[in-house]
Amino acid sequence: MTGLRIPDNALLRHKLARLRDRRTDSAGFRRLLAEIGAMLTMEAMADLPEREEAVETPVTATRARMLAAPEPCLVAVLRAGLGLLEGARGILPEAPVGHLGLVRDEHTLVASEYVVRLPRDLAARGALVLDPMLATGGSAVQAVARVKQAGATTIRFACVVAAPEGLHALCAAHPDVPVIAAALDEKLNERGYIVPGLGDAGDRCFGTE
Ligand SMILES: O=P(O)(O)OC[C@H]1O[C@H](OP(=O)(O)OP(=O)(O)O)[C@H](O)[C@@H]1O
Ligand SMILES: O=c1cc[nH]c(=O)[nH]1
Ligand SMILES: [Mg+2]
Repeated sequence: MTGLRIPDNALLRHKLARLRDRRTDSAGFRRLLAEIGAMLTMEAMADLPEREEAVETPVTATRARMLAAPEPCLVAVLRAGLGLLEGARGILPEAPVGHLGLVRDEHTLVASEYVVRLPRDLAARGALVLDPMLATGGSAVQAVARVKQAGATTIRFACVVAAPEGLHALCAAHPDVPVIAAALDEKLNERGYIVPGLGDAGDRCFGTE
C-alpha cells in the first residue's frame, strides 16, 4: 500500500487541535505527541502480514490471527520524532529502536545528519520512521534513504502534519513508502514552516523556543 493515509478518527483530530494550539505548554505538547504517536502507529501497523495459529483460551480451543513476522523497528528522527516514539513504543514494546539525528538549516532548509544509530535487523523487520513534521520533505527523504541503505525494504513513514510539498517530495523519492499522517495541511510559508501547522515541533517538545 502506498500514498497518504489519514485515519478518520475524531479523537485523533481532537488531540491534533490541542497540539496545534499555541497555548499548549511543553509538558502538554509532549503528552499529546506521545498519544498521537500511539494512534498513528496503530494505523501504520494495520496491514502487517498475519498468520493463523491454534490458541487455547480458558474456555475452548480456537484459531487466532497473529503477526507473521517480528515487530518492525522504530526509527525516530531527532529531535521531534522522540515525542512520537514514546507512544509508538507502548504499541510495539518489542521493536528495536533506531535514532537518526537530522537538523534543518533555517536559511537553506537543507537537513544535515549528526547522528545515526540504527538496529541491525532492519532487513528482517522493516521499519516505521517517525517524525511529526513533513515540511519540504528534505529530512524525510534523507531519513528513509538512510534506513534503506541500512537494509530495510519494508518502510512506513508516520508524521503528524504533512505539507503538500513534503508529501510530494517523499512520494516522488520513495514511492514504495506509505505515509500515515494525522493531517494534510495547506502549504509552507516563506520560512519553510507548515501552515497552519503547529510551529517548531522540536522546540515545543523540549522547551527550547
Ligand atoms: O521536511 P523538512 O523541511 O526537512 O522539515 C522537517 C524537519 O524539521 C524538523 O526538525 P528540525 O530540523 O527543526 O530539528 P529538531 O527536531 O531538532 O528541532 C522536523 O522535526 C523535521 O525533521
Ligand atoms: O512547521 C515546521 C516545519 C519544519 N519543522 C517544524 O518543526 N515545523
Ligand atoms: Mg526544530
